[in-house]
Amino acid sequence: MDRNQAKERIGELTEKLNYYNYQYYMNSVSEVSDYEFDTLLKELEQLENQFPEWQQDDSPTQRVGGTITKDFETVTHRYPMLSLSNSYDEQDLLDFDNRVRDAIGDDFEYVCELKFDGVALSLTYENGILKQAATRGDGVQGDDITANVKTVRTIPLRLHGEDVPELFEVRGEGFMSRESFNRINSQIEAENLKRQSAGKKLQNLLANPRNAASGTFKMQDSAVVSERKLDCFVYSFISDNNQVATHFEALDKLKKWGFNVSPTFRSCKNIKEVLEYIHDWQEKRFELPLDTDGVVIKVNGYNQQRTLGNTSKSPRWAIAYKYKAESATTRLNSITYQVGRTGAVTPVANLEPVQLAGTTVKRASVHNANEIARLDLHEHDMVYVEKGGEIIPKITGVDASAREVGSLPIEFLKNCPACQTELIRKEGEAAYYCPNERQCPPQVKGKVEHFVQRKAMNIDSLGSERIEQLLEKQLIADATDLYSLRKVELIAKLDKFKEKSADKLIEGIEASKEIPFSRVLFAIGIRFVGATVAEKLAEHFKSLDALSQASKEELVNVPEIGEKIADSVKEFFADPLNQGFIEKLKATGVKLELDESELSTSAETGDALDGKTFVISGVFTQFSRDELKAMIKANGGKVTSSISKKLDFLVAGDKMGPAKLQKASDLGINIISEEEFLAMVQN
Ligand SMILES: NC(=O)c1ccc[n+]([C@@H]2O[C@H](COP(=O)([O-])OP(=O)(O)OC[C@H]3O[C@@H](n4cnc5c(N)ncnc54)[C@H](O)[C@@H]3O)[C@@H](O)[C@H]2O)c1
Ligand SMILES: [Zn+2]
Repeated sequence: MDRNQAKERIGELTEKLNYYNYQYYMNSVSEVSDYEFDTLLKELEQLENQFPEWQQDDSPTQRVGGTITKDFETVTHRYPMLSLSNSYDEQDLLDFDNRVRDAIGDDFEYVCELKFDGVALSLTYENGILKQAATRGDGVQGDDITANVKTVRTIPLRLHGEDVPELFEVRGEGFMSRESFNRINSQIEAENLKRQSAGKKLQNLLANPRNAASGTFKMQDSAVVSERKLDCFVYSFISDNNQVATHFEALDKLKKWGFNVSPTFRSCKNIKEVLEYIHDWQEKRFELPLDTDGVVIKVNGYNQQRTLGNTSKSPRWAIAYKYKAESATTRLNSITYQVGRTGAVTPVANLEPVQLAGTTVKRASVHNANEIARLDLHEHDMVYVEKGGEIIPKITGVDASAREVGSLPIEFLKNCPACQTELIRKEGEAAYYCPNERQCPPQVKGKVEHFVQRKAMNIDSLGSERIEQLLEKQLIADATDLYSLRKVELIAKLDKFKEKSADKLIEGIEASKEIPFSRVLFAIGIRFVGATVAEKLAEHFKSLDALSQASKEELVNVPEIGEKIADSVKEFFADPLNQGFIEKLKATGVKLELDESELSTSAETGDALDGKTFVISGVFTQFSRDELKAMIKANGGKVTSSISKKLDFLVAGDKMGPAKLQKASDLGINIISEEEFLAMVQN
């Protein structure tokens, strides 16, 4: 790799890893497996060693990955909370041992502990009483989550014993046991069954115990935290007085004072014994009630630890050995394709069932057509599946040597599996789409769901299941048909649909005729016309007829409306199928022009943001950036593009640049999510 390539790769890796860190620590979401994350980090580390001139200021190799949030009071740690250097390779442990030996000689011991997979907690005790509990945050500052931590039954609020120091800190791993995790998920599943039959929105299952623990510790409602029965293993003691000399002794004392210390630690005379410990726990760890992902190896003596010291990111007296995520080999039986509500087609691999990390795996994700090509997947290939951090398993490779003679490469579908229309690929996007928006069943259903949602026509008794039934039984072909539904027909044709539900539905549909034009326009579902853009368009053109006649020029002349939206609006009204839909819509009696009253009482205008300045960055789920900007202005706020001390709020979406984020957090600017922003303008 030459210098230029290195520069580019370093930039790319830095950005990517900072983004994964943000998702992991801020949102408790793993977008890649830990193994993948660690491999990328290692690659960056090596490149930075080779080309130190390209190392970036915000390099994830130089700092602890987490951040503080604005949801809690910020506390500054008395002693910084560091990360651990880690490795999946035993050779690195031997190298670590040599480095330690070079620095402090041969006269020392190690203590081995399991590496519990949860979140680091810092607990401060004063006069034997728990005073404060904080997250690691960025290592220097963390979130004060004392109220939530107090719900953990194994964390003592008051200590017992003779020799409890006046002031000290303990560190431990807050975690969710697999039992609690499974129990909560079963509850969600049961609740979802009920919701499904009531046609309500389903709740997501927890992804894995680690992310569930991390998310739960940062909840605002301690009562919910308490119900989730979190737990904690304590693994370190820090104090200014010198009454304890070794880590081993400290663990012993902590246990006596009433802390929950996992009995799995062991002192080891040398690195050989360390390796034995690692091998002993390789399989046995799955019998523990919580997830563990490796072993932490620490030099025992506190004086020796002090001599070895720390780097900016991690102590030199400890290292984590990580067990590699489990992988398995199995046969690919087939690829099936799913069509989403926007028409995007995603492939799913159906596998010969295989045991992986304690569960049976039958399906794996393959993202998109590029991924199929990259893996060079052939029919009936033997594939490697990996389940890192318990995310949906994915195919990481193919054993080409086991390929059957004559097996053909998998080719991505040419036609939509739902409606047979030829698929298209939009410029610059990896996904294939079915363009048959008005007739492709999953897309038709998606459009009805969009139409009835709260922000649109608010026909709230109509859930996903019910819509599917209405379509299946051919009671409706699109959203406009809702307005000619008849009660007798509903009761006769729908499963378990009683008089009361039918009344409620018809009432809801009737009531939607009073929904103002701007929301009807949003409900129609023109691409890029979100709620606020719809409002702008409604305000300007005042009726659907006028809007449908508007030229591109007239459209882009409306404040906040750009070319992309203008093109999309033009395209929509030019399509004969859409014209047919609009004709039917006109017959329903919904409002297709502005009421006088609507002009003055537009829902999202006001002075809630009076004089405040905002930067909008990243990708958002409910509104586009332009829509958010329009909302800010409509509520008396200002939008700027650069982050400075004068800024009041940064509204952070997905995929925003980590450098920007860091800068904002360094300047102490309020970083808020889309939801938090919406809450500000909707009150
Ligand atoms: N999948 C992702 O998207 C993603 C993103 C960011 C980080 N990560 C994972 O997180 C790791 C980085 O996290 P990190 O900085 O917290 O480092 P780390 O988790 O590898 O090591 C430090 C942490 O280990 C924990 N720990 C558990 N048992 C311990 C014990 N017995 N003694 C001491 N500490 C113990 C503590 O919480 C401590 O803060 C990465 O290596 C990666 O595996 C994953
Ligand atoms: Zn289709």
